[in-house]
Amino acid sequence: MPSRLSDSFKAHPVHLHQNHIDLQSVREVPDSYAWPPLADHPSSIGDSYHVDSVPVIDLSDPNAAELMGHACETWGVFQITNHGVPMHLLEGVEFQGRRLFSLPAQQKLKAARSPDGISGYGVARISSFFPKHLWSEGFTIVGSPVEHVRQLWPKDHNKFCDIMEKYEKEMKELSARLMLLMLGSLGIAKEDLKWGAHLKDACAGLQLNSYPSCPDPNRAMGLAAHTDSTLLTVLYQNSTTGLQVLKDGTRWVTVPPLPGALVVNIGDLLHILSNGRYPSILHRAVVHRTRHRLSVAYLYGPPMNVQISPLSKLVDLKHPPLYRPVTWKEYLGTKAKHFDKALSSVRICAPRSGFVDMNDHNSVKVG
Ligand SMILES: O=C(O)CCC(=O)C(=O)O
Ligand SMILES: [Fe+2]
Repeated sequence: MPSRLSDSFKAHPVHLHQNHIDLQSVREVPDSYAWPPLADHPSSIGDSYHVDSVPVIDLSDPNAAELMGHACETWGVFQITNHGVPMHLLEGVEFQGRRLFSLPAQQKLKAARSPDGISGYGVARISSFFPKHLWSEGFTIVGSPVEHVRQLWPKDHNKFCDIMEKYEKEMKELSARLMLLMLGSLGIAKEDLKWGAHLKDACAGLQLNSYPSCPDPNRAMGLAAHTDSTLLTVLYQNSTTGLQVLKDGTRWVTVPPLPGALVVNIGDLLHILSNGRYPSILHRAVVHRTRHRLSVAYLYGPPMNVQISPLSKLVDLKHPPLYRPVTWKEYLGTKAKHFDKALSSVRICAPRSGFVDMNDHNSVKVG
């Protein structure tokens, strides 16, 4: 890799607080963690609310590519089944994640992410954009996690590292396969992409998220609303509800955990590549009163220095390029500075009249 993912974070250090309270043991939400009450929290809306739901696509279905194209255009997110990732591997990743987050706070802090680093334990980087703390903790893996994991389990870091390595390998293959299907549904072949031969050596990271149970879930926020800076993200969530996506810029829809399924969402870079056809979906994670939630996001992006711009096959007089070329490295820097304004800051063309820009989140209250 000519330039590494971690380099783009060195240039944008963030000084985050570490959770100064142990979220697992508090009985009341402290003021510094109290968000305005959430009207769209699953516990406030009940089951009858489900007017429409995130598509579920069986990857062994001969029409999978077509279904995926439709899901990408109308939702920007879908769940997949029959994806080929062994159930025991998903369970192993969940087990190791739980093992890590259930360590005492002082132990976890030994593996804390440094301000200019990307890997390690800590609160979500996006928390610096919000006035209130998030009800979550995370562990980021980019490259080998061994240095950080050794701090947690000096004599026993192999099991964790081996499972995560196997999982990343599976995710890389799956993501390349999903990219091909998604591009195929836009009429794009691998050869149309200058870096098409490198889909499998694209850059990526693994983000483990832990959301402790919360005494007042309507007033806490697990992970505030954001879009991912990726091409696509593949998310494993345990059996506790929490992930919500903003449908049509107007209402939060819960993505229900399905045993063995994985959630796939479009990130900002695939939105740019598709010249705005596939929306990068705004999503957030809410928390539960009695249950601990765990999720593992595989963040898949292109090789660091490849220029990402609207694909020429998707550009014509009627569809001018909406975005200027940008490398992932540069885009991560833009996101670190401008957060939810990052996509509009690389935009060169206003949306067509009558065209609802699902990625204009400026009018949406983020959080
Ligand atoms: O925990 C979840 O469901 C969402 C995680 C997420 O959005 C992320 O890690 O970027
Ligand atoms: Fe995300």
